[in-house]
Amino acid sequence: MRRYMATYTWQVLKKELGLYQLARDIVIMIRVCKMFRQGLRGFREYQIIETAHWKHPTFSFWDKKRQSRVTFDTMGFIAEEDHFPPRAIQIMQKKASWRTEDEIQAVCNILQVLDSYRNFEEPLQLLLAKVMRFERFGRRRVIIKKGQKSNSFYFIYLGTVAVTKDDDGSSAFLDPHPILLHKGGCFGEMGLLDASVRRATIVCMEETEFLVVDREDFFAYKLDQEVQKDAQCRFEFFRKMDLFASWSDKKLWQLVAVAKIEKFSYGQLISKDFVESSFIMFISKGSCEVLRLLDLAASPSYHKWVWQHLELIDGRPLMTHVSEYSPMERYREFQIKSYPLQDFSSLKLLHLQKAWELQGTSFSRKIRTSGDSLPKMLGPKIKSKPTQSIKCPMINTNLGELPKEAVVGVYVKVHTVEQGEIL
Ligand SMILES: Nc1ncnc2c1ncn2[C@@H]1O[C@@H]2COP(=O)(O)O[C@H]2[C@H]1O
Repeated sequence: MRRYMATYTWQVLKKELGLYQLARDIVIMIRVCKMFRQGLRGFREYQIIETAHWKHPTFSFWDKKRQSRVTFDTMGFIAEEDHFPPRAIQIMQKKASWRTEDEIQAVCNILQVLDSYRNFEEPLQLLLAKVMRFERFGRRRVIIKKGQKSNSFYFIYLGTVAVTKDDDGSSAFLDPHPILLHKGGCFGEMGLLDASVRRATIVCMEETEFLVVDREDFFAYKLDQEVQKDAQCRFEFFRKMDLFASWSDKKLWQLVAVAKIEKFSYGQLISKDFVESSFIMFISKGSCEVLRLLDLAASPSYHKWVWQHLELIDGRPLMTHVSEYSPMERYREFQIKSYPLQDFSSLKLLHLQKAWELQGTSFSRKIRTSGDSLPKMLGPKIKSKPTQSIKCPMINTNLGELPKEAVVGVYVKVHTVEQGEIL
């Protein structure tokens, strides 16, 4: 049927309108098809994001007064936590030229949470909000395949992707420390910038949401110049470093291509364990501290200190006791410890006895502590004391038991890394 139509159309056109008209019609048809394709693109992605687990997105009931059925579609009002808001998805389904100024501004506001987006100047942010489209894909979905033609530039709104050197991204799931990009990151700009094929494969590590800028818009809105500016900054930063003084410009540009700028705010954790990290970090601005976690439970002197102080606790949690230790008491304690030859031990024993007599000390675990285990500073007069039972959750450590609350660690500042230094 289609073949017959085509032949018939061809004959009519040939007879009546001539070849010029035919060519014009074909061009118009191609343009219309392109418009439809673009219009449907957002719709196609919307199919992907429709979550299958909404069992009853609509419910309806019979309204007796009106004598009609009232239907309510919950989907219009549901906003899943952290996900790109449905209202913004609706805007992004529209063609760029159909988006109103208010809609573009609304999208721009929502996207302020993305570091890589916020880095751009405001006019550019608005242009991006005008042309971006939304996509959501599941775990293991390959977004960019190494060696393929570059068509789009991506911002990550939610989720995590991995950068791999293989074709299908499978190595990311085997590698204990894959290169990961998270919310706020962007990728895919390199291939667009120098019109090269993709340098790496990008695969979703979980359900991930993207905002995509296509090649035509990337150049139409001069996004390439912004990205180029960013790359130039990185190049100049590396060029100034002594470490790369002997590197050629060409080699340095290769480093620039794989380096990314990441912003961390004050107090934000950069990495839990740099020994395990597969990154090298260069501090381009600001400074950060390197901290070491000390496990106090592994320290014999801390053990001793805890058990000494535990004797004074009258049934209240350890921390309460410590915080209530008044300056006067601390001073008296200091006196006792500073003058071990003076006999202050009776004072301390008195205090201990009071504490034991209190009903609140209905401890369930029995510990035997002889006079020898008391602080040496209390002097030899303390021979023994009654058996105590301590009721609190205990944890076994290499040095013996400790109350759960007392098994703590402290962060000790080891080093401050300044601008231009390496982590
Ligand atoms: N080592 C890397 N770290 C972070 N991102 C990278 C790394 N290598 C490549 N990329 C990104 O992965 C993208 C793959 O496609 P492009 O080459 O277009 O652009 C690339 C960069 O945006």
